[in-house]
Amino acid sequence: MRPRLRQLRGLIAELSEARRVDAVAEVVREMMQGGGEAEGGDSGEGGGGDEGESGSGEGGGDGGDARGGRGHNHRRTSRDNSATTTSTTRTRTRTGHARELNLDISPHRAVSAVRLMRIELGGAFADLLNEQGKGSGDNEMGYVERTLGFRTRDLEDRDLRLVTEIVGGTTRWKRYLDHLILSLCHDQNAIKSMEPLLLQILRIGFYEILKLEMPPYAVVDENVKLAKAALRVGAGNMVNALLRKLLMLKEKSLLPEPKVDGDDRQRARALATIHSHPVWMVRRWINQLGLDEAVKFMTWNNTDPGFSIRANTAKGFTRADLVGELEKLEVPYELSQHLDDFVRIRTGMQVIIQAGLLKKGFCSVQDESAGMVVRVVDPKPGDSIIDCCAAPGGKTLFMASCLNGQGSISAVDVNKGRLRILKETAKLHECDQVITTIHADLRALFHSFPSFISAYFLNALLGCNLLVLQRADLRWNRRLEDMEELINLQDALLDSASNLVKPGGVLIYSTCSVDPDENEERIAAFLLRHPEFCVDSVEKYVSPPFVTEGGFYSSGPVKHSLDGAFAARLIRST
Ligand SMILES: C[S@@+](CC[C@H](N)C(=O)[O-])C[C@H]1O[C@@H](n2cnc3c(N)ncnc32)[C@H](O)[C@@H]1O
Repeated sequence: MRPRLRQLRGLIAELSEARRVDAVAEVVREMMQGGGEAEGGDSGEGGGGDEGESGSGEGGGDGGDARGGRGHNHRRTSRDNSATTTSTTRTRTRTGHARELNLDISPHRAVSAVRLMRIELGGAFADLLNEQGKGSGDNEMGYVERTLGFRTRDLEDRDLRLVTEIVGGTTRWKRYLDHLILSLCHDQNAIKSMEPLLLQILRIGFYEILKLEMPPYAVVDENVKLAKAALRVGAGNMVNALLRKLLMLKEKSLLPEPKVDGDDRQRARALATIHSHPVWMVRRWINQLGLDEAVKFMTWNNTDPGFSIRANTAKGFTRADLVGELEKLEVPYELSQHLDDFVRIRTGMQVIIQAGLLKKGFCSVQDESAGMVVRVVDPKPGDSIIDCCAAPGGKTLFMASCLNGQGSISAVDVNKGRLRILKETAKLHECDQVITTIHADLRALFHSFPSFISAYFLNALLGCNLLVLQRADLRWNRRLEDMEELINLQDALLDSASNLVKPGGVLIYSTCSVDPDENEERIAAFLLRHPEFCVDSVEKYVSPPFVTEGGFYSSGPVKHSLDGAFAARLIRST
């Protein structure tokens, strides 16, 4: 794999770790446009994506009505296409494969529908992040052609902004949108039996009308055209009928909103629909936080996330330098109130990416809540630190920058691919001289570390936390049962990390969660199992609003307008 593609992978992992799906999408696009060629050169896969896609094996038509089953196959037959597409031209790729260009269809809707299908049917991000990177060399318009049976004109920047907005928003609001679609269909099974592409087109139309307030009749026309071209006339008619009905109800303020009444379960169900979250999460949060706070959490989850950016002082690039660059690029920013090296931005991430600031390693996207956890670790020049679940290394790199070239960090992780990203990013950030990566399962780590270690840092986030849910697709991928498994794993990781700590050593346990089950309760259970450890209050390291009664660090969206995070300092006495 060439360095440029590796760099892009690193960026994707960094951004996705920062849980910003929109920025991930930007990097993905760049990867698909530029990086795809590098991938092809190395691996022998097709270069720009067109050739590689021709043998996908997907083909054939779909059912004759709007309920054609739930298969992956959405390509229209040529007979269907000729009935509905007027500006379709045929061109040939370098290898001679015919491709259809449909200029009638708005590119951002076609691309959004295909991305949504890939997210829903699995792996849209996973295949871009996996070790092999299979599929990441494909060109996005190739996916569109494979799925819809035609290409559209290429995306311009404005289209791309719309795609990120629509894909993120539609995914986030899925439960609410589906409730309205179902209500308007008057058929409880409508969504289950609807073909996936038709459902995505309806969700896009509903989202554009309800949340983006786009010109309504253009939304209707454009989505009808897409359904007709990508499916068939009947599907277009269905989109037309439902979107017009929605418009009429919206204009008369008669949208069928769920009523928040009845018993606890019914109220949780209604709130889960109104705020578009899984019911089990809503019930859990209402129990843990109370109704008002739970609603505030969900509201926050549904807002468009901003970004925190850390200037990489390891490369001699200070916050003043970062501010200078942002001013040149005309990206509005605020200085972080909590951390010296950080700034916050609401918009302009794309401009920053295009200017290459991330790719050159001058700065990285990192939430302030994660930065504060590093403050709790308090790394100083000369320290030796073991970072026990390190990859992809956001905190490792920040800790390394605090060491000023003196000291060491052993970065342990079980995931080889993520660890490789850490190593490459460390090089890019010019702090690799203090970082050693160790590929191992912490629970079976046989490695001899130097006799004096300053801190053992265990960042054991694996859980369902409120911040994670701001990334649009994740809330739908979590299950209650996962929580139980996670808690067992977190206990096992804590026990393993504690075995490495020598008397006088400090163990820092951190998560990106605000869930007491993952935080205070894990520490309480650990202290029962390990009376040789005691809590060292974090009050010396972070300001009072972030210090809990138990002496732990905790941040959260409602109280601090920051992502959820937790950290405990534990000192071993004997
Ligand atoms: C949330 S990530 C850590 C984020 C990281 N500290 C940062 O700031 O970028 C959790 C990491 O734990 C790693 N992990 C999970 N189980 C592990 C185990 N048994 N041993 C070592 N690493 C493990 C995962 O591979 C993952 O990279």
